[in-house]
Amino acid sequence: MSEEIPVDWGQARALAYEAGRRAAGPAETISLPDADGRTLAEPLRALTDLPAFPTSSIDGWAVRGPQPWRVVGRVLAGGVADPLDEDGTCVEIATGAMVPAGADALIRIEESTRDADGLVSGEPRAVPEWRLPGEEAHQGEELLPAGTAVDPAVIGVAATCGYESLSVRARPRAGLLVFGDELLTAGPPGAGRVRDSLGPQVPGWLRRCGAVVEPGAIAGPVRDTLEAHLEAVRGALATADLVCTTGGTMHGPVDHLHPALAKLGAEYVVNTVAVRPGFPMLLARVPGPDGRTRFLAGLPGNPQSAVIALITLVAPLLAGLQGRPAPRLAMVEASAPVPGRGGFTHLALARLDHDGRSAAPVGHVGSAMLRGLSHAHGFVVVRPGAQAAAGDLVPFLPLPLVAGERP
Ligand SMILES: Nc1nc2c(c(=O)[nH]1)N[C@H]1C(S)=C(S)[C@@H](COP(=O)(O)OP(=O)(O)OC[C@H]3O[C@@H](n4cnc5c(N)ncnc54)[C@H](O)[C@@H]3O)O[C@H]1N2
Ligand code: MOO
Repeated sequence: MSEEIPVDWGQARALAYEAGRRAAGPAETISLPDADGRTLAEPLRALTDLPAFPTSSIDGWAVRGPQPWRVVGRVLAGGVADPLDEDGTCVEIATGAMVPAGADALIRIEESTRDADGLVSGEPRAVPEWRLPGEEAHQGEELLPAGTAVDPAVIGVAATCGYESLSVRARPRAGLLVFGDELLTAGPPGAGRVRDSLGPQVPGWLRRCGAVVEPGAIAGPVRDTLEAHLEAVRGALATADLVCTTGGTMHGPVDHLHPALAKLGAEYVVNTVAVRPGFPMLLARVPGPDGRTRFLAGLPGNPQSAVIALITLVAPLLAGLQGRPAPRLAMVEASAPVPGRGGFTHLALARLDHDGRSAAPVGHVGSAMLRGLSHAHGFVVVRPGAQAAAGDLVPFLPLPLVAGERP
C-alpha cells in the first residue's frame, strides 16, 4: 500500500519548476545561427544606438536650405556622408544611406523634379523620411531579459545589434527508459500484450520542451526486475540530466521504480500528485556519478497519464533547467460542462476552437487511451472541489505542440 500524500497539482508544478531552476546548467557561448531554441543566459543589450547613424528611409535627395537645390554629390548605403555645408545644395541619397550632417529634409525621387540646369525641386513630407540614432534602442539598453527563448526574431535582433554569438543556457539532456514486460515494439497488440506507445512518442514531447534526446538515450522495454531497473537507471544517469521512466510507478508485484529510487539514494521532489488522470507521477533528484544533481521523472504506465505527467512535472522542470520563466496557463471559455474529480484536479482533454478562445472536451479520454490526445490541444484544468459550466473561464494546460500542428 502506498502511504504517499498526493501533492496539489499546482504546487507540484511549482516544485518541479523550482527544482529545475536551482539546478540550471552553466551558460555557454554559441554562434548566432546555432542559438535557435536556446535560452538567453544574460540580458540582450544594444551595443550601439540603433540605428547607429541617421539613416535615410527613402531613395531621393537630402537637401539643405530653400529650393531649388544644386546636386553636389551622392551617398549610398554603406558610405559615410560628407556634411552638406551650403544652403541650396543637395545630395542624391539611397535608402539605408547615412544622412549627411546639415541636411534638413529628404525628398522622395518620385516627388521631385529637375529643371534644364539639373536643379532639384520638391516638397518634403510632413513626416521625416529618416530614422534618428537611438530611435529603436539606445546603447546599453536592455532589449530582452535573461530567460528569453531564442527564436529566429531574437537571433535577428541580436545580429542587428552586432552580436556574433550569444550567452545561452546548455540544453538539458534527457533519456527515456520504458518499463513493462507486456510491451511489444512491433506488430499489432493481442494475446495479453500491447504495443509500447510511449517509447516512440515521449522523445518528441521532450524535444518540444527544449531537451536534447539522443537516439541512444532511449531504451526499453527494460525487464521487470529490480536489478534490470537499477542497471538501466544507472546507465541513463551517466549521460542524462533528466531520465524519464514509463510504467512501474505504482506498487504492483512488478512495479520496481520506488525500490530502485530508494537504492539509488534519490530524494523525492514530488511523489504522487492529486490529479486525475496521472496521480502516480513522481519527480526525484538523484545523485549523478559526478555528484551533480540529476532528475528522474516517473511517468505512469497508462499512456495518457504519462503525457499528463510529462506536461505537469517535466515541462516546468525543463523550463527551470533552461532558465526560462515558469509556464503560465491561459484562460479559455469552456464550451461544454466539465465535471470535477472531488479532491483531485481534473485534467480534461480538450480542443481549442479556431481562435483559441474556447475549449471543447474531446472523446476517447480514458487514461489508457491516446485517441483523444491526438485530437486535442491540451487540457481544461478543473481544480479540486470545482466543476466547470459551459461559458465558465477555465485555465488551459497546452500540449507543447509547435506551430502548424493541430491547425
Ligand atoms: N490498486 C491500484 N492499481 C492501480 C491504481 C490504483 O490506484 N490502485 N492506479 C491505476 C492508475 S491510475 C495508473 S496510471 C496505473 C499506473 O501504474 P504504473 O505506472 O505502475 O504502470 P504499469 O502498471 O506499468 O502500467 C499501467 C498500464 O499502462 C500500460 N503501459 C505501460 N507502459 C506502456 C507503454 N510504454 N505503452 C503502452 N502502454 C503501456 C500497461 O500495459 C498497463 O495497462 O496504475 C493503475 N493501477
Ligand atoms: O492516474 Mo492513472 O494515471 O488515472 O491513469
